[in-house]
Amino acid sequence: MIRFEHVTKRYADGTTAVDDLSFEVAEGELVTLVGPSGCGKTTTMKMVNRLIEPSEGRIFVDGDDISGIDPVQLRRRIGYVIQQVGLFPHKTVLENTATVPHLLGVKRGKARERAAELLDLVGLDPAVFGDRYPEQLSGGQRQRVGVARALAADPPVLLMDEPFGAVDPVVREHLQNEFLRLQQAVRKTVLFVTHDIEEAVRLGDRIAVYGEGRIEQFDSPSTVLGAPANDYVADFVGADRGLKRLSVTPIEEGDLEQPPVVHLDDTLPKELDARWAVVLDGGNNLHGWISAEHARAGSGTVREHARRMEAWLPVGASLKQAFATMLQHDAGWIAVIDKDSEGRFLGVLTPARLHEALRRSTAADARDIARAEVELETVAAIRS
Ligand SMILES: Nc1ncnc2c1ncn2[C@@H]1O[C@H](COP(=O)(O)OP(=O)(O)OP(=O)(O)O)[C@@H](O)[C@H]1O
Repeated sequence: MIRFEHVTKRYADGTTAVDDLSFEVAEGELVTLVGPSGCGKTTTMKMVNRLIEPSEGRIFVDGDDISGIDPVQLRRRIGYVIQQVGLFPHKTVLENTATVPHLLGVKRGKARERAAELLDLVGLDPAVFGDRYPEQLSGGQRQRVGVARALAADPPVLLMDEPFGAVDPVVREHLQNEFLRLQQAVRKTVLFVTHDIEEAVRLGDRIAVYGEGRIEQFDSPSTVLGAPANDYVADFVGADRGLKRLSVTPIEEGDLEQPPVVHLDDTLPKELDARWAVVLDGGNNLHGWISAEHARAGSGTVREHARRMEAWLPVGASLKQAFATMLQHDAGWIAVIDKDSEGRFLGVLTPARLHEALRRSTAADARDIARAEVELETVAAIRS
Protein backbone atom coordinates (compact mmCIF):
# COMPACT_ATOMS: atom_id res chain seq x y z
CA MET A 1 0.00 0.00 0.00
CA ILE A 2 2.91 2.34 0.83
CA ARG A 3 6.25 1.54 -0.80
CA PHE A 4 9.58 3.34 -0.47
CA GLU A 5 12.15 2.61 -3.18
CA HIS A 6 15.69 3.83 -2.47
CA VAL A 7 14.48 7.10 -0.99
CA THR A 8 17.05 9.66 0.16
CA LYS A 9 16.36 13.11 1.56
CA ARG A 10 19.12 15.69 1.71
CA TYR A 11 18.20 19.09 3.12
CA ALA A 12 19.63 22.28 1.62
CA ASP A 13 22.24 22.57 4.39
CA GLY A 14 23.63 19.16 3.46
CA THR A 15 21.96 17.14 6.27
CA THR A 16 21.08 13.67 5.03
CA ALA A 17 17.91 12.99 7.03
CA VAL A 18 16.97 9.76 5.24
CA ASP A 19 19.48 7.61 3.42
CA ASP A 20 18.50 5.10 0.70
CA LEU A 21 15.36 3.87 2.42
CA SER A 22 13.38 0.94 0.98
CA PHE A 23 10.43 -0.70 2.71
CA GLU A 24 6.81 -1.60 2.18
CA VAL A 25 3.69 -1.32 4.34
CA ALA A 26 0.92 -3.75 3.43
CA GLU A 27 -2.73 -2.77 3.16
CA GLY A 28 -4.35 -2.63 6.61
CA GLU A 29 -0.99 -2.89 8.35
CA LEU A 30 0.12 -0.61 11.20
CA VAL A 31 3.84 0.07 11.07
CA THR A 32 5.51 2.06 13.82
CA LEU A 33 8.64 4.06 13.04
CA VAL A 34 10.70 4.28 16.20
CA GLY A 35 14.09 5.76 16.96
CA PRO A 36 15.89 8.55 18.79
CA SER A 37 15.30 12.23 18.08
CA GLY A 38 16.60 13.43 14.73
CA CYS A 39 16.93 10.02 13.07
CA GLY A 40 14.58 10.88 10.18
CA LYS A 41 11.19 9.51 11.23
CA THR A 42 9.21 12.70 10.60
CA THR A 43 11.01 13.32 7.32
CA THR A 44 10.03 9.81 6.20
CA MET A 45 6.41 10.42 7.08
CA LYS A 46 6.14 13.87 5.53
CA MET A 47 7.44 12.55 2.23
CA VAL A 48 4.36 10.29 1.99
CA ASN A 49 1.94 13.22 1.81
CA ARG A 50 4.42 15.41 -0.07
CA LEU A 51 4.95 17.95 2.68
CA ILE A 52 8.61 17.14 1.95
CA GLU A 53 9.93 16.05 -1.46
CA PRO A 54 12.58 13.29 -1.63
CA SER A 55 15.97 14.10 -3.16
CA GLU A 56 16.21 10.63 -4.71
CA GLY A 57 14.04 7.54 -5.03
CA ARG A 58 10.35 6.94 -5.45
CA ILE A 59 7.37 6.50 -3.14
CA PHE A 60 4.21 4.65 -4.13
CA VAL A 61 0.79 4.81 -2.50
CA ASP A 62 -1.64 2.13 -3.65
CA GLY A 63 0.57 1.43 -6.66
CA ASP A 64 0.76 5.09 -7.80
CA ASP A 65 4.07 6.96 -7.87
CA ILE A 66 3.11 9.96 -5.73
CA SER A 67 5.41 12.35 -7.58
CA GLY A 68 2.80 12.29 -10.33
CA ILE A 69 -0.18 13.02 -8.07
CA ASP A 70 -1.32 16.54 -7.24
CA PRO A 71 -0.45 17.06 -3.52
CA VAL A 72 -3.96 18.27 -2.67
CA GLN A 73 -5.53 15.21 -4.31
CA LEU A 74 -2.96 12.98 -2.63
CA ARG A 75 -3.70 14.38 0.84
CA ARG A 76 -7.38 13.53 0.45
CA ARG A 77 -6.34 9.88 0.40
CA ILE A 78 -4.17 10.31 3.48
CA GLY A 79 -5.31 11.20 7.01
CA TYR A 80 -2.75 13.07 9.10
CA VAL A 81 -2.62 13.25 12.89
CA ILE A 82 0.09 15.21 14.69
CA GLN A 83 0.92 16.01 18.30
CA GLN A 84 -0.37 19.59 18.19
CA VAL A 85 -3.70 18.63 16.73
CA GLY A 86 -4.38 22.06 15.24
CA LEU A 87 -8.14 22.09 15.73
CA PHE A 88 -9.92 25.28 14.64
CA PRO A 89 -10.42 27.13 17.96
CA HIS A 90 -13.61 28.93 16.87
CA LYS A 91 -15.34 25.81 15.62
CA THR A 92 -17.09 23.25 17.77
CA VAL A 93 -15.86 19.68 18.03
CA LEU A 94 -18.57 18.54 15.61
CA GLU A 95 -17.76 21.30 13.10
CA ASN A 96 -14.05 20.54 13.36
CA THR A 97 -14.69 16.89 12.56
CA ALA A 98 -17.15 17.68 9.74
CA THR A 99 -14.85 20.20 8.02
CA VAL A 100 -13.05 17.83 5.66
CA PRO A 101 -16.09 15.93 4.34
CA HIS A 102 -17.82 19.29 3.92
CA LEU A 103 -14.85 20.59 1.90
CA LEU A 104 -15.00 17.43 -0.20
CA GLY A 105 -18.55 18.35 -1.17
CA VAL A 106 -20.54 16.24 1.27
CA LYS A 107 -23.77 18.08 2.20
CA ARG A 108 -23.64 19.83 5.60
CA GLY A 109 -26.24 17.61 7.29
CA LYS A 110 -24.61 14.40 6.04
CA ALA A 111 -21.14 15.63 7.01
CA ARG A 112 -22.32 16.37 10.55
CA GLU A 113 -24.00 12.97 10.78
CA ARG A 114 -20.76 11.29 9.72
CA ALA A 115 -18.79 13.46 12.18
CA ALA A 116 -21.06 12.37 15.04
CA GLU A 117 -20.49 8.70 14.12
CA LEU A 118 -16.73 9.24 14.12
CA LEU A 119 -16.74 11.01 17.48
CA ASP A 120 -18.63 8.06 18.86
CA LEU A 121 -16.04 5.73 17.33
CA VAL A 122 -13.16 7.51 19.09
CA GLY A 123 -14.98 7.39 22.43
CA LEU A 124 -16.47 10.89 22.58
CA ASP A 125 -20.24 11.05 22.99
CA PRO A 126 -21.32 13.58 20.33
CA ALA A 127 -24.27 14.66 22.51
CA VAL A 128 -21.86 15.65 25.28
CA PHE A 129 -18.82 16.88 23.36
CA GLY A 130 -20.15 17.81 19.91
CA ASP A 131 -20.99 21.43 20.81
CA ARG A 132 -17.89 22.11 22.89
CA TYR A 133 -14.97 24.19 21.67
CA PRO A 134 -11.42 22.76 21.63
CA GLU A 135 -10.36 24.81 24.67
CA GLN A 136 -13.10 23.06 26.67
CA LEU A 137 -11.45 19.66 26.14
CA SER A 138 -8.64 17.82 27.92
CA GLY A 139 -5.46 17.04 26.01
CA GLY A 140 -6.53 13.43 25.51
CA GLN A 141 -9.96 14.45 24.26
CA ARG A 142 -8.38 16.87 21.77
CA GLN A 143 -6.21 14.06 20.42
CA ARG A 144 -9.32 11.93 19.95
CA VAL A 145 -10.95 14.70 17.94
CA GLY A 146 -7.75 14.84 15.89
CA VAL A 147 -8.07 11.13 15.12
CA ALA A 148 -11.79 11.47 14.29
CA ARG A 149 -11.04 14.36 11.96
CA ALA A 150 -8.28 12.44 10.20
CA LEU A 151 -10.74 9.58 9.59
CA ALA A 152 -13.52 11.88 8.40
CA ALA A 153 -12.77 11.59 4.69
CA ASP A 154 -12.36 7.82 5.12
CA PRO A 155 -8.81 7.80 3.71
CA PRO A 156 -7.18 4.41 3.17
CA VAL A 157 -3.89 5.67 4.65
CA LEU A 158 -3.25 7.33 8.02
CA LEU A 159 -0.02 9.09 8.99
CA MET A 160 0.37 9.66 12.71
CA ASP A 161 3.30 11.64 14.09
CA GLU A 162 3.62 11.20 17.87
CA PRO A 163 -0.16 11.67 18.16
CA PHE A 164 -0.22 10.73 21.84
CA GLY A 165 3.11 12.33 22.75
CA ALA A 166 1.71 15.30 24.67
CA VAL A 167 -0.56 13.48 27.14
CA ASP A 168 0.33 11.89 30.46
CA PRO A 169 1.25 8.16 30.57
CA VAL A 170 -2.12 6.96 31.91
CA VAL A 171 -4.19 8.82 29.30
CA ARG A 172 -1.64 7.76 26.73
CA GLU A 173 -2.13 4.07 27.44
CA HIS A 174 -5.87 4.60 27.33
CA LEU A 175 -5.65 6.33 23.93
CA GLN A 176 -3.36 3.59 22.61
CA ASN A 177 -5.84 0.89 23.62
CA GLU A 178 -8.71 2.81 22.10
CA PHE A 179 -6.77 3.36 18.94
CA LEU A 180 -6.01 -0.37 18.68
CA ARG A 181 -9.71 -1.14 19.01
CA LEU A 182 -10.51 1.49 16.42
CA GLN A 183 -7.90 0.12 14.03
CA GLN A 184 -9.46 -3.36 14.36
CA ALA A 185 -12.68 -1.81 13.09
CA VAL A 186 -11.37 0.47 10.33
CA ARG A 187 -8.20 -1.40 9.23
CA LYS A 188 -6.38 1.57 7.75
CA THR A 189 -2.83 1.38 6.45
CA VAL A 190 -0.97 3.30 9.16
CA LEU A 191 2.50 4.77 9.51
CA PHE A 192 2.93 5.77 13.16
CA VAL A 193 5.95 7.75 14.36
CA THR A 194 7.05 7.50 17.99
CA HIS A 195 10.27 7.68 19.95
CA ASP A 196 8.81 5.41 22.63
CA ILE A 197 9.70 1.74 22.15
CA GLU A 198 6.84 0.65 24.46
CA GLU A 199 4.36 2.45 22.25
CA ALA A 200 5.96 1.04 19.10
CA VAL A 201 5.74 -2.49 20.50
CA ARG A 202 2.18 -2.14 21.74
CA LEU A 203 0.74 -0.70 18.53
CA GLY A 204 2.79 -1.99 15.63
CA ASP A 205 2.07 -5.04 13.49
CA ARG A 206 5.67 -4.40 12.50
CA ILE A 207 8.28 -1.97 13.79
CA ALA A 208 10.90 -0.08 11.83
CA VAL A 209 13.76 0.71 14.21
CA TYR A 210 15.64 3.76 12.92
CA GLY A 211 19.31 4.49 13.31
CA GLU A 212 20.62 7.66 11.70
CA GLY A 213 18.57 8.02 8.54
CA ARG A 214 18.40 4.25 8.08
CA ILE A 215 16.21 1.37 9.21
CA GLU A 216 18.29 -0.97 11.36
CA GLN A 217 15.54 -3.58 11.72
CA PHE A 218 12.06 -4.00 10.24
CA ASP A 219 10.25 -6.87 11.96
CA SER A 220 7.36 -7.90 14.18
CA PRO A 221 7.53 -6.57 17.77
CA SER A 222 8.32 -10.01 19.17
CA THR A 223 11.19 -10.53 16.73
CA VAL A 224 12.64 -7.10 17.42
CA LEU A 225 12.51 -7.82 21.15
CA GLY A 226 13.55 -11.46 20.90
CA ALA A 227 16.16 -11.24 18.18
CA PRO A 228 17.51 -7.70 17.78
CA ALA A 229 19.36 -7.48 14.45
CA ASN A 230 22.43 -5.82 15.96
CA ASP A 231 23.84 -4.17 19.08
CA TYR A 232 22.29 -0.83 18.19
CA VAL A 233 18.77 -2.32 18.16
CA ALA A 234 19.44 -4.38 21.31
CA ASP A 235 20.56 -1.21 23.05
CA PHE A 236 17.59 0.78 21.83
CA VAL A 237 14.95 -1.76 22.89
CA GLY A 238 16.55 -1.91 26.32
CA ALA A 239 17.94 -4.43 28.78
CA ASP A 240 14.40 -5.24 29.98
CA ARG A 241 13.33 -6.52 26.59
CA GLY A 242 12.55 -9.90 28.16
CA LEU A 243 9.94 -8.16 30.27
CA LYS A 244 8.64 -6.19 27.30
CA ARG A 245 8.21 -9.48 25.46
CA LEU A 246 5.49 -10.40 27.93
CA SER A 247 3.26 -7.80 26.35
CA VAL A 248 3.68 -9.12 22.79
CA THR A 249 3.52 -12.85 23.53
CA PRO A 250 -0.04 -14.20 23.40
CA ILE A 251 -1.44 -17.01 25.54
CA GLU A 252 -1.79 -20.03 23.26
CA GLU A 253 -3.96 -23.09 23.84
CA GLY A 254 -0.82 -25.26 24.00
CA ASP A 255 0.35 -23.31 27.05
CA LEU A 256 -2.61 -24.41 29.16
CA GLU A 257 -2.96 -27.09 31.81
CA GLN A 258 -6.08 -29.20 32.23
CA PRO A 259 -7.17 -29.19 35.87
CA PRO A 260 -9.98 -31.35 37.31
CA VAL A 261 -13.34 -30.07 36.10
CA VAL A 262 -16.80 -30.39 37.70
CA HIS A 263 -20.19 -29.23 36.46
CA LEU A 264 -22.74 -27.07 38.28
CA ASP A 265 -25.33 -29.83 38.65
CA ASP A 266 -22.87 -32.55 39.76
CA THR A 267 -23.08 -33.86 43.30
CA LEU A 268 -20.19 -32.48 45.33
CA PRO A 269 -17.16 -34.74 44.72
CA LYS A 270 -15.52 -36.19 47.83
CA GLU A 271 -12.16 -36.58 46.10
CA LEU A 272 -10.39 -34.29 43.62
CA ASP A 273 -7.05 -34.90 41.91
CA ALA A 274 -5.94 -31.41 42.90
CA ARG A 275 -6.53 -28.84 45.62
CA TRP A 276 -9.24 -27.27 43.49
CA ALA A 277 -11.40 -27.85 40.44
CA VAL A 278 -12.83 -25.56 37.79
CA VAL A 279 -16.63 -25.35 37.72
CA LEU A 280 -18.35 -25.27 34.32
CA ASP A 281 -21.99 -24.82 33.33
CA GLY A 282 -23.92 -27.22 31.06
CA GLY A 283 -22.41 -25.62 27.94
CA ASN A 284 -18.85 -26.09 29.26
CA ASN A 285 -18.56 -22.35 29.85
CA LEU A 286 -16.53 -21.08 32.79
CA HIS A 287 -18.63 -20.55 35.89
CA GLY A 288 -16.18 -20.54 38.82
CA TRP A 289 -14.08 -22.83 40.97
CA ILE A 290 -14.31 -24.95 44.07
CA SER A 291 -11.64 -26.03 46.57
CA ALA A 292 -11.15 -29.73 47.39
CA GLU A 293 -11.42 -28.95 51.09
CA HIS A 294 -14.73 -27.17 50.62
CA ALA A 295 -16.08 -30.01 48.47
CA ARG A 296 -15.09 -32.64 51.01
CA ALA A 297 -16.77 -30.81 53.90
CA GLY A 298 -19.98 -29.85 52.08
CA SER A 299 -23.02 -31.62 50.71
CA GLY A 300 -25.53 -31.13 47.89
CA THR A 301 -24.55 -30.00 44.38
CA VAL A 302 -21.56 -28.08 43.11
CA ARG A 303 -23.85 -25.13 42.28
CA GLU A 304 -24.43 -24.37 45.97
CA HIS A 305 -20.71 -24.20 46.74
CA ALA A 306 -19.02 -22.85 43.64
CA ARG A 307 -17.14 -19.58 43.96
CA ARG A 308 -16.95 -16.92 41.31
CA MET A 309 -13.85 -16.95 39.16
CA GLU A 310 -12.52 -13.42 38.79
CA ALA A 311 -9.13 -14.25 37.31
CA TRP A 312 -9.75 -15.19 33.70
CA LEU A 313 -8.72 -14.05 30.22
CA PRO A 314 -9.55 -14.98 26.64
CA VAL A 315 -6.96 -17.01 24.74
CA GLY A 316 -4.74 -14.67 22.72
CA ALA A 317 -4.48 -12.13 25.55
CA SER A 318 -0.86 -11.26 26.36
CA LEU A 319 1.30 -12.94 28.97
CA LYS A 320 1.63 -9.49 30.54
CA GLN A 321 -2.14 -9.33 31.00
CA ALA A 322 -2.02 -12.84 32.45
CA PHE A 323 0.64 -11.84 34.95
CA ALA A 324 -1.21 -8.63 35.85
CA THR A 325 -4.46 -10.58 36.32
CA MET A 326 -2.73 -13.04 38.66
CA LEU A 327 -1.36 -10.17 40.73
CA GLN A 328 -4.61 -8.21 40.73
CA HIS A 329 -6.64 -11.13 42.08
CA ASP A 330 -3.82 -12.64 44.11
CA ALA A 331 -4.48 -15.81 42.11
CA GLY A 332 -2.13 -18.77 41.73
CA TRP A 333 -3.55 -19.45 38.26
CA ILE A 334 -5.97 -17.95 35.77
CA ALA A 335 -8.70 -19.58 33.71
CA VAL A 336 -8.47 -19.13 29.94
CA ILE A 337 -11.58 -19.10 27.78
CA ASP A 338 -12.33 -19.16 24.07
CA LYS A 339 -12.48 -15.65 22.65
CA ASP A 340 -15.14 -16.39 20.05
CA SER A 341 -17.72 -18.24 22.10
CA GLU A 342 -19.77 -17.47 25.18
CA GLY A 343 -16.75 -18.26 27.31
CA ARG A 344 -16.02 -21.93 26.64
CA PHE A 345 -13.36 -23.04 29.11
CA LEU A 346 -10.05 -24.03 27.52
CA GLY A 347 -7.71 -24.62 30.46
CA VAL A 348 -5.68 -22.79 33.07
CA LEU A 349 -2.43 -20.87 32.94
CA THR A 350 -0.14 -21.33 35.94
CA PRO A 351 3.01 -19.31 36.71
CA ALA A 352 5.15 -22.28 35.62
CA ARG A 353 3.33 -22.46 32.27
CA LEU A 354 3.61 -18.69 31.87
CA HIS A 355 7.35 -19.01 32.30
CA GLU A 356 7.47 -21.84 29.74
CA ALA A 357 5.43 -19.78 27.28
CA LEU A 358 7.90 -16.91 27.64
CA ARG A 359 10.80 -19.28 27.01
CA ARG A 360 9.03 -20.69 23.97
CA SER A 361 8.69 -17.22 22.55
CA THR A 362 12.32 -16.43 23.24
CA ALA A 363 13.53 -19.66 21.65
CA ALA A 364 14.07 -17.77 18.37
CA ASP A 365 16.80 -15.86 20.12
CA ALA A 366 19.17 -18.80 20.17
CA ARG A 367 22.25 -16.61 20.33
CA ASP A 368 21.22 -15.04 23.61
CA ILE A 369 20.04 -18.28 25.17
CA ALA A 370 23.43 -19.83 24.45
CA ARG A 371 25.08 -16.85 26.13
CA ALA A 372 22.86 -17.19 29.22
CA GLU A 373 23.82 -20.85 29.57
CA VAL A 374 27.49 -19.98 29.42
CA GLU A 375 27.00 -17.41 32.16
CA LEU A 376 25.16 -19.91 34.36
CA GLU A 377 27.88 -22.50 33.88
CA THR A 378 30.50 -19.95 34.81
CA VAL A 379 28.67 -19.10 38.01
CA ALA A 380 28.40 -22.82 38.83
CA ALA A 381 32.11 -23.26 38.18
CA ILE A 382 32.98 -20.42 40.52
CA ARG A 383 30.79 -21.89 43.26
CA SER A 384 32.13 -25.44 43.03
N1 LIG B 1 14.19 21.66 7.06
C1 LIG B 1 15.31 21.08 7.48
N2 LIG B 1 16.51 21.54 7.12
C2 LIG B 1 17.64 20.94 7.52
N3 LIG B 1 17.69 19.84 8.29
C3 LIG B 1 16.53 19.33 8.69
C4 LIG B 1 15.28 19.91 8.33
N4 LIG B 1 14.27 19.17 8.89
C5 LIG B 1 14.89 18.19 9.58
N5 LIG B 1 16.23 18.28 9.46
C6 LIG B 1 17.24 17.37 10.05
O1 LIG B 1 17.03 16.08 9.51
C7 LIG B 1 17.25 15.08 10.52
C8 LIG B 1 16.00 14.22 10.68
O2 LIG B 1 14.93 15.02 11.19
P1 LIG B 1 13.48 14.42 11.49
O3 LIG B 1 12.62 15.55 11.93
O4 LIG B 1 13.04 13.64 10.33
O5 LIG B 1 13.82 13.45 12.71
P2 LIG B 1 12.87 12.70 13.72
O6 LIG B 1 13.40 11.32 13.82
O7 LIG B 1 11.46 12.85 13.32
O8 LIG B 1 13.15 13.49 15.07
P3 LIG B 1 12.16 13.85 16.30
O9 LIG B 1 11.82 12.55 16.98
O10 LIG B 1 13.03 14.74 17.14
O11 LIG B 1 10.99 14.56 15.70
C9 LIG B 1 17.64 15.85 11.76
O12 LIG B 1 19.05 15.88 11.84
C10 LIG B 1 17.11 17.23 11.52
O13 LIG B 1 17.87 18.22 12.21
